[in-house]
Amino acid sequence: MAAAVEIKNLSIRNANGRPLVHNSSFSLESGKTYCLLGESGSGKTLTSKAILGMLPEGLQMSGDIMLHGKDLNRLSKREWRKIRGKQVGVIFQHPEQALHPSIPIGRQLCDLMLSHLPISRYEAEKQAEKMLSQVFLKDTAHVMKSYSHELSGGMNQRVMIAMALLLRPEVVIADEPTSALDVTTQAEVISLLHHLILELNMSMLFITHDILLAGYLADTIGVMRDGEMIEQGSAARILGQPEHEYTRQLCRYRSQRLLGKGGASPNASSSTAVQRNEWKANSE
Ligand SMILES: Nc1ncnc2c1ncn2[C@@H]1O[C@H](COP(=O)(O)OP(=O)(O)OP(=O)(O)O)[C@@H](O)[C@H]1O
Repeated sequence: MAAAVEIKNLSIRNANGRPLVHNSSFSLESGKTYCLLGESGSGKTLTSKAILGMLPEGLQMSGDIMLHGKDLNRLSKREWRKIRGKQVGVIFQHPEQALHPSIPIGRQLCDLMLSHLPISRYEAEKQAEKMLSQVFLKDTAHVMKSYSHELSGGMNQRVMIAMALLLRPEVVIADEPTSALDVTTQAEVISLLHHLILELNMSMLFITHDILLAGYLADTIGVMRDGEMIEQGSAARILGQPEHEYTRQLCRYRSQRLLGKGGASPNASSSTAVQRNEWKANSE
């Protein structure tokens, strides 16, 4: 069976020809989670934007991007719009990247459904509200009528997850979706996302600078640095037998955090609550 997403020799250059992502190849297998792990500026977001057909103007891309064996390189803008939302759901870091500030949440969810599915607005409203309850939002009727700025950070992140999963896409791309949240809310949202992805049997590309999050979520981890994929493999292998010195450094940091010794992160992050959950899971 073809991989959910397959990237072959992806390179992205800026207008001066400087490589921002260099010859990166990886596969996201169906029903699995692949974490792209790397420090700021390593090329993770550009990689995800390339997969979504949303690279900023002025950047040059080469290589192949396949979605279930379909070559995405040759798609028109119109074809891309059909794929985003329906086949690939996206969860961004900040609500303002996905949610319109002056349209109520319920209408945004309904409009997304109506632009892809032949259903009535009444049916779309019912399904949207059901999805909001699936992400454990309380008082869904109230959330449907609310604007994004009236909700907390954690609630907005749940709404974005609802929006990304609404059309049951085969693939979800989540780019640092919780790094703007406090650690407790982060743990709740990550565990919700993990649970839904498994329950709905989706494939997820999760982008993070946080090795604790990658260890918690990933089946496979790809480590990026300065635009290069320096190492990739099963999460167990990467975390247990890292080959590259940079990955070893990240793993030492992870061990210190799991043992509660703190220590400076090579790429500064503090997922204490998620780490506590992971530790709990490991010790059960
Ligand atoms: N539109 C652009 N034009 C030129 N260079 C860019 C553009 N967007 C990103 N870059 C550069 O490409 C490199 C990779 O950026 P990218 O956003 O993919 O990194 P990242 O790993 O996602 O980091 P972060 O976690 O900080 O977002 C960086 O050096 C960045 O400055």
